[in-house]
Amino acid sequence: MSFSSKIFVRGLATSAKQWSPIKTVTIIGSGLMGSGIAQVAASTGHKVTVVDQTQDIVDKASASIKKSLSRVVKKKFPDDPKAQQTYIADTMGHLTLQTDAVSAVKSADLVVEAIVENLDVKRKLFATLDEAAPQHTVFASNTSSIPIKDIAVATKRGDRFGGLHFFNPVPMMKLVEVIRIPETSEETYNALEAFGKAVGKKTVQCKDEKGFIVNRLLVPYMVESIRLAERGDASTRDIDVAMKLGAGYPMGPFELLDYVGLDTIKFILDGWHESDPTNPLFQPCESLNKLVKENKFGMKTGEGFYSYDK
Ligand SMILES: CCCCCCCCCCCCC[C@H](O)CC(=O)SCCNC(=O)CCNC(=O)[C@H](O)C(C)(C)COP(=O)(O)OP(=O)(O)OC[C@H]1O[C@@H](n2cnc3c(N)ncnc32)[C@H](O)[C@@H]1OP(=O)(O)O
Ligand SMILES: NC(=O)c1ccc[n+]([C@@H]2O[C@H](COP(=O)([O-])OP(=O)(O)OC[C@H]3O[C@@H](n4cnc5c(N)ncnc54)[C@H](O)[C@@H]3O)[C@@H](O)[C@H]2O)c1
Repeated sequence: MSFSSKIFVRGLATSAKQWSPIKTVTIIGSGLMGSGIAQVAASTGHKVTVVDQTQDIVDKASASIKKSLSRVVKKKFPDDPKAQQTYIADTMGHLTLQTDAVSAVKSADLVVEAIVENLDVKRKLFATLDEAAPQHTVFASNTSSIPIKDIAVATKRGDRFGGLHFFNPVPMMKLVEVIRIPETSEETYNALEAFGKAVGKKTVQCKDEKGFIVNRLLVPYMVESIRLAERGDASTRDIDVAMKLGAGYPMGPFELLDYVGLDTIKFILDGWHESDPTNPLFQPCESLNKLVKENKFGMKTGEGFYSYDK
């Protein structure tokens, strides 16, 4: 690392070569992932602002974060209710939840986008934030499947843009994939990687290719799982049991699909089908499309491949 990049300057970066550790984070999207990323960032001392579309949605996110924290502290501070409450209060004290994205980025060192898996919506958001955020602010997308470069083109800060792909549920999964595009500066990449580690994750680096690492390998597995069930070779339940007991997975493929969200899964598969229409892996799935058409998105709506107590 060059001498200049070793100089940490508090506040605004004074030149393209210098960067400060990320302290203030804005997360756009407070759903499954945004709320989880907010939780781990706030519980590791970062100042976090979370944004979503309505007050009702952010209120629900706040409740979801508190519920998750109550599960975490039972393991972190067994038989110590005071420490449990202090940890929850400290974490929530680092969190602000609101509905105005523009004001939320005014003092951000990092903006992490975790909104709907739709390229046009992501581009529109980042174009707006690019005008509002300070010059030093780094942008990152938590997208599952969209090339980061295709999102970054909506901004004028390709050198300060990357991908931070967290895994669901964020408080439990130890990995974050850090993705750079050709324009990503060394300082930006280092800041993103340092942030991933600062929130307690193991970071891996990968190119900005379809599915990064994990999802690229999950797709064949999950696609073939659905095809296997659609062919009637085995039931969804038996496929899940088989993969948990036979392959040691914590969840079977259908449990995981419901856990991730069938709406998100469909966004991912449709996007890859559009970009690579002849690839047999990315052909539309009848059972998936039927469930999504019926607004059965899995755990988040109470019904997907399985039914859940809401
Ligand atoms: C044709 C269509 C094909 C599809 C094509 C496209 C596919 C594209 C690729 C897939 C989608 C990609 C999505 C994304 O980009 C990438 C991902 O995120 S993939 C998902 C990765 N995650 C997993 O694989 C999760 C696997 N599951 C687990 O690790 C565990 O099951 C679990 C979720 C950790 C739950 O643990 P369990 O032991 O199983 O069960 P419990 O629920 O009892 O939990 C035990 C214990 O853990 C703590 N805990 C669990 N959840 C939370 C939480 N959310 N917050 C806090 N703490 C939690 C807690 O202490 C629990 O104890 P308890 O509280 O229950 O006493
Ligand atoms: N679900 C997973 O397992 C998972 C894992 C890793 C990455 N991802 C990716 O993370 C992103 C979010 O996925 P999710 O599962 O959290 O989705 P989600 O549907 O749970 O949450 C998305 C949130 O974004 C909000 N939103 C949509 N448009 C917005 C806008 N313009 N401004 C502000 N908020 C907006 C929605 O109101 C919603 O609350 C997607 O890109 C997805 O591919 C998902």
